[in-house]
Amino acid sequence: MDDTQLPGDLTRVLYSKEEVAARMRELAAQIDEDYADQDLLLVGVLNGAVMVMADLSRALRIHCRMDWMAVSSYGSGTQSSGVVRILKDLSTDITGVHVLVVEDIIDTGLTLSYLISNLRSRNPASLKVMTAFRKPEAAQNAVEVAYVGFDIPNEFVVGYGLDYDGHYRNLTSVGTLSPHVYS
Ligand SMILES: O=P(O)(O)OC[C@H]1O[C@H](OP(=O)(O)OP(=O)(O)O)[C@H](O)[C@@H]1O
Ligand SMILES: Nc1nc2[nH]cnc2c(=O)[nH]1
Repeated sequence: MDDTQLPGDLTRVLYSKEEVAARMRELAAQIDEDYADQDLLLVGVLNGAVMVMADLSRALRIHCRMDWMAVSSYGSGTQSSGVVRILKDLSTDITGVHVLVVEDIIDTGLTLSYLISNLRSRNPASLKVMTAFRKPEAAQNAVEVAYVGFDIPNEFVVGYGLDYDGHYRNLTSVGTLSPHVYS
Protein backbone atom coordinates (compact mmCIF):
# COMPACT_ATOMS: atom_id res chain seq x y z
CA MET A 1 0.00 0.00 0.00
CA ASP A 2 1.32 3.42 -0.87
CA ASP A 3 0.50 6.15 1.66
CA THR A 4 -1.22 8.21 -0.97
CA GLN A 5 -3.87 5.50 -1.34
CA LEU A 6 -5.57 6.40 1.94
CA PRO A 7 -4.99 10.15 2.21
CA GLY A 8 -8.18 10.77 4.25
CA ASP A 9 -7.57 8.09 6.87
CA LEU A 10 -4.53 9.57 8.61
CA THR A 11 -4.64 12.91 10.40
CA ARG A 12 -0.90 13.04 10.89
CA VAL A 13 2.14 11.15 9.65
CA LEU A 14 4.60 10.74 12.50
CA TYR A 15 7.32 8.96 10.54
CA SER A 16 7.69 8.42 6.81
CA LYS A 17 8.73 5.17 5.18
CA GLU A 18 12.24 6.59 4.67
CA GLU A 19 12.61 7.75 8.28
CA VAL A 20 11.52 4.36 9.60
CA ALA A 21 13.86 2.52 7.22
CA ALA A 22 16.83 4.70 8.19
CA ARG A 23 16.23 4.12 11.91
CA MET A 24 15.90 0.35 11.43
CA ARG A 25 19.28 0.34 9.68
CA GLU A 26 20.84 2.28 12.58
CA LEU A 27 19.48 -0.19 15.11
CA ALA A 28 20.66 -3.12 13.01
CA ALA A 29 24.18 -1.68 12.98
CA GLN A 30 24.10 -1.40 16.77
CA ILE A 31 22.83 -4.98 17.11
CA ASP A 32 25.57 -6.20 14.72
CA GLU A 33 28.11 -4.67 17.05
CA ASP A 34 26.56 -5.94 20.27
CA TYR A 35 26.09 -9.54 19.08
CA ALA A 36 29.21 -9.71 16.90
CA ASP A 37 30.34 -13.20 17.95
CA GLN A 38 27.03 -14.67 19.02
CA ASP A 39 24.37 -16.78 17.43
CA LEU A 40 21.27 -14.66 17.80
CA LEU A 41 17.63 -15.73 17.84
CA LEU A 42 15.18 -13.00 16.88
CA VAL A 43 11.78 -13.64 18.44
CA GLY A 44 9.10 -11.71 16.59
CA VAL A 45 5.83 -10.97 18.31
CA LEU A 46 3.03 -11.58 15.84
CA ASN A 47 1.27 -10.00 14.16
CA GLY A 48 2.55 -6.46 14.41
CA ALA A 49 6.28 -7.21 14.36
CA VAL A 50 6.34 -8.76 10.88
CA MET A 51 7.44 -5.55 9.16
CA VAL A 52 10.06 -4.73 11.80
CA MET A 53 11.39 -8.28 11.68
CA ALA A 54 11.60 -8.27 7.88
CA ASP A 55 13.49 -4.97 7.78
CA LEU A 56 15.69 -5.45 10.83
CA SER A 57 16.75 -9.00 10.01
CA ARG A 58 17.68 -8.10 6.44
CA ALA A 59 19.71 -5.12 7.63
CA LEU A 60 21.77 -7.31 9.98
CA ARG A 61 25.21 -8.52 8.94
CA ILE A 62 25.54 -11.16 11.67
CA HIS A 63 24.13 -14.69 11.73
CA CYS A 64 20.63 -14.86 13.11
CA ARG A 65 17.67 -17.17 13.26
CA MET A 66 14.01 -16.26 13.64
CA ASP A 67 11.13 -17.63 15.64
CA TRP A 68 7.70 -16.24 16.41
CA MET A 69 5.22 -15.93 19.21
CA ALA A 70 1.67 -14.69 18.98
CA VAL A 71 0.10 -13.06 22.00
CA SER A 72 -3.00 -11.01 22.34
CA SER A 73 -3.98 -8.28 24.76
CA TYR A 74 -5.89 -5.86 22.58
CA GLY A 75 -8.63 -7.74 20.70
CA SER A 76 -10.09 -5.41 18.07
CA GLY A 77 -10.12 -2.22 20.15
CA THR A 78 -7.60 0.48 20.99
CA GLN A 79 -7.35 -0.19 24.76
CA SER A 80 -5.22 -2.94 26.30
CA SER A 81 -7.37 -5.53 28.05
CA GLY A 82 -4.47 -6.19 30.41
CA VAL A 83 -4.91 -9.93 29.95
CA VAL A 84 -2.17 -11.48 27.83
CA ARG A 85 -2.86 -14.79 26.12
CA ILE A 86 -0.32 -16.92 24.20
CA LEU A 87 -1.91 -17.78 20.87
CA LYS A 88 1.23 -19.34 19.37
CA ASP A 89 4.34 -20.39 21.23
CA LEU A 90 7.95 -20.61 20.00
CA SER A 91 8.88 -23.55 17.80
CA THR A 92 12.36 -23.78 19.31
CA ASP A 93 13.93 -24.38 22.71
CA ILE A 94 15.66 -21.18 23.84
CA THR A 95 17.67 -22.66 26.71
CA GLY A 96 21.20 -21.23 26.45
CA VAL A 97 20.28 -19.12 23.43
CA HIS A 98 20.83 -15.37 22.95
CA VAL A 99 17.31 -14.04 22.43
CA LEU A 100 16.26 -10.66 21.12
CA VAL A 101 12.52 -10.01 21.29
CA VAL A 102 11.37 -7.93 18.31
CA GLU A 103 8.28 -5.79 18.91
CA ASP A 104 6.46 -3.20 16.86
CA ILE A 105 5.24 -1.16 19.81
CA ILE A 106 5.42 -0.97 23.57
CA ASP A 107 2.41 0.92 24.90
CA THR A 108 1.43 0.03 28.48
CA GLY A 109 4.29 -2.48 28.63
CA LEU A 110 1.90 -5.19 29.85
CA THR A 111 2.52 -7.49 26.89
CA LEU A 112 6.27 -7.19 27.24
CA SER A 113 6.32 -7.69 31.03
CA TYR A 114 4.42 -10.90 30.56
CA LEU A 115 6.61 -12.03 27.66
CA ILE A 116 9.87 -11.28 29.43
CA SER A 117 8.99 -13.23 32.55
CA ASN A 118 7.67 -16.08 30.43
CA LEU A 119 10.83 -16.24 28.26
CA ARG A 120 13.20 -15.73 31.18
CA SER A 121 11.82 -18.84 32.87
CA ARG A 122 13.12 -20.86 29.86
CA ASN A 123 16.73 -19.91 30.76
CA PRO A 124 18.05 -18.21 27.62
CA ALA A 125 21.76 -17.21 27.59
CA SER A 126 20.61 -13.60 27.32
CA LEU A 127 17.32 -11.82 26.77
CA LYS A 128 16.94 -8.34 25.34
CA VAL A 129 14.20 -6.36 23.65
CA MET A 130 14.03 -4.27 20.50
CA THR A 131 10.96 -2.21 19.61
CA ALA A 132 10.22 0.07 16.69
CA PHE A 133 8.00 2.37 18.79
CA ARG A 134 7.54 3.07 22.48
CA LYS A 135 4.98 5.19 24.30
CA PRO A 136 5.55 7.08 27.58
CA GLU A 137 3.31 4.81 29.67
CA ALA A 138 5.73 1.93 29.09
CA ALA A 139 7.98 3.44 31.77
CA GLN A 140 5.43 2.45 34.44
CA ASN A 141 6.04 -1.20 33.77
CA ALA A 142 9.80 -0.88 34.17
CA VAL A 143 10.76 -3.29 31.42
CA GLU A 144 14.24 -2.63 30.14
CA VAL A 145 14.34 -2.10 26.37
CA ALA A 146 17.78 -2.28 24.79
CA TYR A 147 16.86 -0.90 21.34
CA VAL A 148 14.12 1.67 20.69
CA GLY A 149 13.33 2.99 17.22
CA PHE A 150 11.24 5.99 18.22
CA ASP A 151 9.70 7.29 21.43
CA ILE A 152 6.26 8.52 20.40
CA PRO A 153 3.41 10.44 22.07
CA ASN A 154 0.57 8.64 23.80
CA GLU A 155 -1.67 8.38 20.75
CA PHE A 156 -3.03 5.36 18.90
CA VAL A 157 -0.91 4.91 15.78
CA VAL A 158 -1.17 2.69 12.72
CA GLY A 159 1.13 1.58 9.91
CA TYR A 160 4.38 -0.40 9.64
CA GLY A 161 2.70 -3.49 11.12
CA LEU A 162 0.43 -1.62 13.52
CA ASP A 163 -3.26 -2.15 12.88
CA TYR A 164 -6.66 -0.79 13.66
CA ASP A 165 -9.10 -3.71 13.57
CA GLY A 166 -6.77 -5.59 11.23
CA HIS A 167 -6.33 -2.74 8.76
CA TYR A 168 -3.39 -0.41 8.04
CA ARG A 169 -0.60 -2.90 8.84
CA ASN A 170 0.69 -2.52 5.27
CA LEU A 171 0.83 1.27 5.42
CA THR A 172 4.50 2.11 4.95
CA SER A 173 4.53 5.22 7.14
CA VAL A 174 3.28 5.53 10.73
CA GLY A 175 0.60 7.97 11.76
CA THR A 176 -2.54 8.73 13.72
CA LEU A 177 -6.00 7.91 12.44
CA SER A 178 -8.66 10.45 11.60
CA PRO A 179 -11.59 10.40 14.06
CA HIS A 180 -14.03 9.39 11.28
CA VAL A 181 -12.31 6.00 11.00
CA TYR A 182 -13.29 5.11 14.59
CA SER A 183 -16.93 6.11 14.21
O1 LIG B 1 2.54 -2.49 25.68
P1 LIG B 1 1.17 -3.02 25.46
O2 LIG B 1 0.11 -2.04 25.92
O3 LIG B 1 0.95 -4.36 26.05
O4 LIG B 1 0.95 -3.12 23.89
C1 LIG B 1 1.89 -3.67 23.01
C2 LIG B 1 1.33 -4.81 22.22
O5 LIG B 1 0.19 -4.41 21.47
C3 LIG B 1 0.33 -4.81 20.12
O6 LIG B 1 -0.12 -6.11 19.90
P2 LIG B 1 -1.66 -6.48 19.71
O7 LIG B 1 -2.16 -7.14 20.97
O8 LIG B 1 -2.42 -5.26 19.24
O9 LIG B 1 -1.62 -7.60 18.61
P3 LIG B 1 -1.10 -7.52 17.09
O10 LIG B 1 0.40 -7.43 17.13
O11 LIG B 1 -1.56 -8.78 16.48
O12 LIG B 1 -1.71 -6.30 16.43
C4 LIG B 1 1.83 -4.78 19.91
O13 LIG B 1 2.22 -5.60 18.85
C5 LIG B 1 2.37 -5.24 21.21
O14 LIG B 1 2.56 -6.63 21.25
N1 LIG C 1 -2.11 -0.22 16.19
C1 LIG C 1 -1.71 -0.02 17.43
N2 LIG C 1 -1.61 -1.06 18.27
C2 LIG C 1 -1.19 -0.77 19.51
N3 LIG C 1 -1.01 -1.61 20.56
C3 LIG C 1 -0.59 -0.86 21.57
N4 LIG C 1 -0.51 0.43 21.24
C4 LIG C 1 -0.89 0.51 19.95
C5 LIG C 1 -1.01 1.59 19.03
O1 LIG C 1 -0.77 2.78 19.30
N5 LIG C 1 -1.43 1.26 17.78
